Amino acid sequence: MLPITPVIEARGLTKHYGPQVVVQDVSFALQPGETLVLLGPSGCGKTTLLRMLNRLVEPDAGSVLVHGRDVQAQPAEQLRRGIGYVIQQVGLLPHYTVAENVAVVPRLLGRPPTEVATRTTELLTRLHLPPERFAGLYPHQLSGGQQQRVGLARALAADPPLVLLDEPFGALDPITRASIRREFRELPELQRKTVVLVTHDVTEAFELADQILLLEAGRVQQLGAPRDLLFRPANGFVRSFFATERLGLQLRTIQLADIMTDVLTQPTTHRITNYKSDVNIVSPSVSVHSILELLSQPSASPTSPELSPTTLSPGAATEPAQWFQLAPPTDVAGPFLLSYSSVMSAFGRALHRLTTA
Ligand SMILES: Nc1ncnc2c1ncn2[C@@H]1O[C@H](COP(=O)(O)OP(=O)(O)OP(=O)(O)O)[C@@H](O)[C@H]1O
Repeated sequence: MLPITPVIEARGLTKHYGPQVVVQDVSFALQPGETLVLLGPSGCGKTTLLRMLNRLVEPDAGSVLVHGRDVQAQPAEQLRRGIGYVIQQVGLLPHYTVAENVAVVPRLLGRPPTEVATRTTELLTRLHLPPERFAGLYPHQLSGGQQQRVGLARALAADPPLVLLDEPFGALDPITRASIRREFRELPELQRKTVVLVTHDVTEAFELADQILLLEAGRVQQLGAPRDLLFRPANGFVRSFFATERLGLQLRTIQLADIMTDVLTQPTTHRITNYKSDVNIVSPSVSVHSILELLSQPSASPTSPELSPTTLSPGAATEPAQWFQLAPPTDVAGPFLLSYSSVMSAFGRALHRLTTA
């Protein structure tokens, strides 16, 4: 198979401000559709690294290739029109309406007005900003969360294959932040895109990243999949960076596929073949955290034409439990009834396996 040219590749990027090394010899490559999260403590160089990717900051050494082409080979303005970008402070143009803000880049690119209007309407709708209500408003008439969504719509308006996001949910309270992050993750628009995202929020990093690049004082401490950083930390800094949120991250990282064998041997796990009522169809890659969230929804009711709650073991009948079916392709017969305790004890076993491997 021919190797695929990365959508973006950084090679040995280095930046100094005076005597201070802000970014030191950073390299990575991203395939189409991958999300890289730049993570690290305040001042570690995340924003500087991100801004070198679209030439808002010029590196002292190293290079950036977009679709295999050195970014120095084209004018910076032209490069930036082809890359979506959301800055930390959103940066909407105050005298432009929401619709005008979203349309800025497609207009600069000379797209036909009807196409721009259709695209703006489509994006605002998808980002839960009904155009009939929001298109004509000005940025100061919006909440922080609404402004951030407009910023995201603007970055996506010209449908760039590559998007750079600097703390895109930074100005929000934790609850709004979590819900916007969920919408963001599920946006079909973004699933096709290659994304580089800056955050200092580890939960956010674990929810969104295919790869995490953890920086400290401008140096890469580890680059890898979230589960590698969690279960195979490269050094003491990586280990201690995740220490306080370890359990939450483990719940987000360990997937149903990891606990399936353990779950199926639990005494409170039941399987039947001709179940007829509601079943949650889930992917094997769904996290234990998401399964537990589903189990804590009030609708959880283990009913079945052939297996009533009273015929289940006492534990399963009295605690939250729901029927799950794995999305195809799968060789696991189902549906099966999962209870809180069956999931948690299988999670404990998987955790033991992964941490002692
Ligand atoms: N234009 C500049 N001139 C001088 N020093 C700078 C400049 N830009 C950034 N720095 C310094 O470089 C270091 C890294 O800054 P950067 O904004 O990249 O960090 P960060 O990890 O994004 O921080 P935060 O999470 O707080 O936004 C900081 O010490 C900062 O003071």
